[in-house]
Amino acid sequence: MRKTEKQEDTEMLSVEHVSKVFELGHQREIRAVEDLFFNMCHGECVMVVGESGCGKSTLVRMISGIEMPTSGKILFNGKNVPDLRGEELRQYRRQVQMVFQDSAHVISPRMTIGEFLRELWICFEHKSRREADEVVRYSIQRVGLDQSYLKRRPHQLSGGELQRICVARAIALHPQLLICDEATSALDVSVQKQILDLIREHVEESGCSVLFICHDLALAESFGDRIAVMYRGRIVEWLNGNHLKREALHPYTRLLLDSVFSIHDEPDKPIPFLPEEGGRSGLDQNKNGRDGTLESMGCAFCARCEKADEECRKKRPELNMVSPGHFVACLKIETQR
Ligand SMILES: Nc1ncnc2c1ncn2[C@@H]1O[C@H](COP(=O)(O)OP(=O)(O)OP(=O)(O)O)[C@@H](O)[C@H]1O
Repeated sequence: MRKTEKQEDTEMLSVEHVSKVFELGHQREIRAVEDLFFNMCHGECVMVVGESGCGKSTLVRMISGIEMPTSGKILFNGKNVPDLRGEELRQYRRQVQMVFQDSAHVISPRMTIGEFLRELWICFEHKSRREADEVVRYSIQRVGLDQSYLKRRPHQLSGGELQRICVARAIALHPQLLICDEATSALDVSVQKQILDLIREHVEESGCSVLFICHDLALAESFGDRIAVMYRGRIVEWLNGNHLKREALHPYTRLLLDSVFSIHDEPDKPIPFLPEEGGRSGLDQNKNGRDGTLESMGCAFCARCEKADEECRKKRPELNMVSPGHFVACLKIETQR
């Protein structure tokens, strides 16, 4: 998705020094997100990729206000999200909508689809039931389903149809930011395309921004204006949308790309070796056993990296610019510091 020329590069979201630590009890903790920086402009589509457990969902749950950061700021149009209260918080919830992977769990099994969609209008727009029903009829038509679906309950719909309903609800109030947390991962490719087309169509009409989490690198490359690659709670590389395969430099991004199977691959194509670290990707740490500062931990990827040396084990790399729009956190890559 590419921004239209009309859309200016004004910053909408800025995540600054954000960390999230989950206390597990018995003095154990997980640092799901670590001193992370992230930004998005109005009308932009940003894709976040990275292996399971690297903190993608935690990041978007903090952005949407579901989870509070342990430290740092999340600024949406200049206001810190964790500080929002009352009407400002209500407006924020309206402006930032989410679509999750598992829509079956989002809709109460007792509700009809009509009730699920209507609730939004009554809650945010104070519409009467009759007025709400009118807009709901439009919403469902917009995502290509007929009126008969409004009387059904969630178990009477397929996964793809349910996901259309969730998209219909998420875009109904024209949010400024639509967050999709693996919204298409559980769907077969044809339904996946329908949902992506729906989102794309809405973005083109409304100019809303999209923050999309996925594991699919080809999707990230084709759909995003920018791509953030996350590893162990941090962003290790930022790239412009269609430059992923061609220009990725971080050893972790390259490893991810090499791990992708293609239909053209030989059946006995070797899978790149991904040596594991201790604990949950090394993030599950014992408070007493941890050896102090972040700097002393060095690069988070060094235990799995072929290029790592003593410097990598000692010094944590910051994101530095390689070329306009391309930033890498790796000490072994020459950047414009
Ligand atoms: N509420 C919680 N309490 C304790 N630990 C949590 C909580 N939420 C997430 N975590 C842990 O934080 C880490 C990051 O989880 P997160 O769901 O953000 O990863 P992810 O990158 O979205 O993974 P996936 O792609 O598999 O969804 C994981 O180790 C997870 O177990």
